[in-house]
Amino acid sequence: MVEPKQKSVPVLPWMRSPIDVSLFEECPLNLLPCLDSRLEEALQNMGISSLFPVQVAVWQETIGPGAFERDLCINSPTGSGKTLAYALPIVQMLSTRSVKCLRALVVLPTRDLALQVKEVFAAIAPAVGLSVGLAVGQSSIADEISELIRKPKLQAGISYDPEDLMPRLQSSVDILVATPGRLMDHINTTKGFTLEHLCYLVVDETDRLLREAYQSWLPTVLQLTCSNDESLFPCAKTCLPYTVGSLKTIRRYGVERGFKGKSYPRLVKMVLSATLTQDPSKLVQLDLHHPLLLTSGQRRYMLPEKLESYKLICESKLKPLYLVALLQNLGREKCIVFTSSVDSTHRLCTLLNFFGDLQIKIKEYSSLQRQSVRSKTLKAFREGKIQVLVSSDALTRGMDVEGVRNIINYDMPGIHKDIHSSGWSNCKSRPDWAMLHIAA
Ligand SMILES: Nc1ncnc2c1ncn2[C@@H]1O[C@H](COP(=O)(O)OP(=O)(O)OP(=O)(O)O)[C@@H](O)[C@H]1O
Repeated sequence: MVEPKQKSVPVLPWMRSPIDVSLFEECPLNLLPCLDSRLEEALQNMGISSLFPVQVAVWQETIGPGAFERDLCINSPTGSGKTLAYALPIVQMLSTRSVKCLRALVVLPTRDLALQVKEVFAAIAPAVGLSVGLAVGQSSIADEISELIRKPKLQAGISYDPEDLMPRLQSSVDILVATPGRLMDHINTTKGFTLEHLCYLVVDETDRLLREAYQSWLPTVLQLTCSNDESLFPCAKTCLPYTVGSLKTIRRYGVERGFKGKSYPRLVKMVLSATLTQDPSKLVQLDLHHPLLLTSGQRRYMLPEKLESYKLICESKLKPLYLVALLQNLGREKCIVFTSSVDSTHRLCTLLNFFGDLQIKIKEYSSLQRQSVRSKTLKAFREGKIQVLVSSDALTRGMDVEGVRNIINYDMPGIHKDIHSSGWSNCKSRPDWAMLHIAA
């Protein structure tokens, strides 16, 4: 007799009693407590009339009675609406700010995901007078700096000491969406760029960001934001070189263990993933404050209901031919072919394009291409002018492309949970679709 498989119990106690997001229901915007009417209108303009369950659950823990008291770990399937789940409460909280400073930082592992998230913020933040910036290396660093930092207006005829001007440089944005590399460039070299006033840190696609060090961006950000209360942290001043005039940001207060009931200012963190790690050694890096886990049901991996999954086993030398035959069969249905690397992407796409009989437009989507080329390809794919996109799963994981009908894993992702998330995310808006693994 086969023993029933034991359910693994998370090592971390706070992970053992999560909030089950699947118990929440969609909530129409007009019934959402405390929602700013300007944001309600902006959401309606986006075609959104109600919030998804994960968004309602996060709203409850942030704007609702939870009041951002705990750091949130949100483990919810791809396509469940995690972006708006954090964007909306942050924008609502910042809507009452009086001075423009960088208050919220969202970090994502790739430029394309960052662009996608920035679009969501950009659709709601201006409605309450907030500005959103992007630091991803899409444009030159000089252009990016001019977007992010505002120089003081100087009066003609007065000679200024450059040292005096430094503290007067100000952030042009309230919210910044960044990739780790460019974020580190700004931290290390951009004059006037400061995290001193940061109140909210969002780590999206957490697993991936924790898996790779990305120039130690996380310890750097945590160190720079550890506190600005000198009485509790005399060392903080050395970490925080710039101030905006006499403006001092007091972060949300929380009572931390070991502080004998004394409250101390802290940075609010929200970390998100479709496949959140349970590994304590990874999670400890985030330095979470009384974390609260919000998760969708008991299962870590959720498959869309109408997914059909197939496996095609063939000799490795025949893999390209099987793929060609398959694409021919799929006709003009939108399809993404995942490979394991940029080299493999390029080789495969070049090869497929030799098959002129296919009569379908096939393009590569690779990190070796310029962002402008990638954006053009993605636009054409979204519009249906390209039917097949060949890409490494690392690049497209989490991207939202409507109308994709088929996912082909030409190379299997190295980490098995990526098999789920890479494909799922691109088909999330499809009611029925198929995934095929070609294995040699
Ligand atoms: N409340 C809503 N009503 C209607 N559509 C929504 C709502 N929230 C999000 N969406 C749409 O659902 C899709 C998925 O949202 P989103 O990309 O935020 O999911 P996600 O959980 O972040 O996925 P991933 O893990 O891939 O990043 C997007 O096209 C988004 O515009």
